[in-house]
Amino acid sequence: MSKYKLVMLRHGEGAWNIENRFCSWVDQKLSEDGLREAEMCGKHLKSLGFEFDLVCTSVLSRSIQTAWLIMQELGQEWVPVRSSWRLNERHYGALIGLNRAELALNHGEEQVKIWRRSYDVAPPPIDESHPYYQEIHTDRRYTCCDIQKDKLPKSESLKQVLERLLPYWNEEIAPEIKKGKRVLISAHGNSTRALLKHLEGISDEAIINHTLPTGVPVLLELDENLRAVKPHEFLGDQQAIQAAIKKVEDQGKVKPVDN
Ligand SMILES: O=C(OP(=O)(O)O)[C@H](O)COP(=O)(O)O
Repeated sequence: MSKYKLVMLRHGEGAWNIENRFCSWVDQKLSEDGLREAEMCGKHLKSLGFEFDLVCTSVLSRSIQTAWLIMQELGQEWVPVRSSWRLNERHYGALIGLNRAELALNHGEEQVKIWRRSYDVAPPPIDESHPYYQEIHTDRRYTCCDIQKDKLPKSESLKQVLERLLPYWNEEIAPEIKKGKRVLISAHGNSTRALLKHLEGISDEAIINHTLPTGVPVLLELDENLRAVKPHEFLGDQQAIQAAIKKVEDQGKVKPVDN
């Protein structure tokens, strides 16, 4: 029986979503469309009467900006916001900054799909010669984490994302939900996939077929043990949502040559 509702989402579109580059731990802001997506998301949640008591975000600006815009539209700016690196996007390692369509051309679409959507394959790790290594790994926000900076990931599979996310879910979010707090999680494509996998019991094989669009709220109904009682529901225009999912999936395909 459904006892609790949880709303999660992947932030609105960021600049590198448009350029089709792996953004991951690079701290890109929302694009103009991304700002609008977050506002629309807030308006939609308001029209459905949602109220929240706690907002959780990653430490990346695009997830925090999205949460603010939603809470502003809801008129609930006063609600506490907690941010943790454990909700960050998956660390895409050496692939960070690379264009997906170019990678598909060089390595094949199947390999790109495995890197993007498989459960236990991690991309090659980032090293100090990578153009975004310094920007990410010397950033002050990662000196305030609950693990030492040199223990932070240098690349992650979805499985590893779930392993670093679960302690935060179990210790910081789940107890609040069980106290009756209504929680909004503003996160990323792959950190949200990892949590959905856990809560819905999606198999290691089936998770490859789950992709999240930007700026669309995902509703989960949970039982007293915080297990999903039914599959998650995307809130909004279902046709538009399916088109947005296909657009994200197609980012990993070779771009047709313009004639
Ligand atoms: O930064 C990213 O995700 P985000 O836009 O959800 O933060 C990743 O680059 C998403 O890439 P993917 O859709 O190939 O997994």
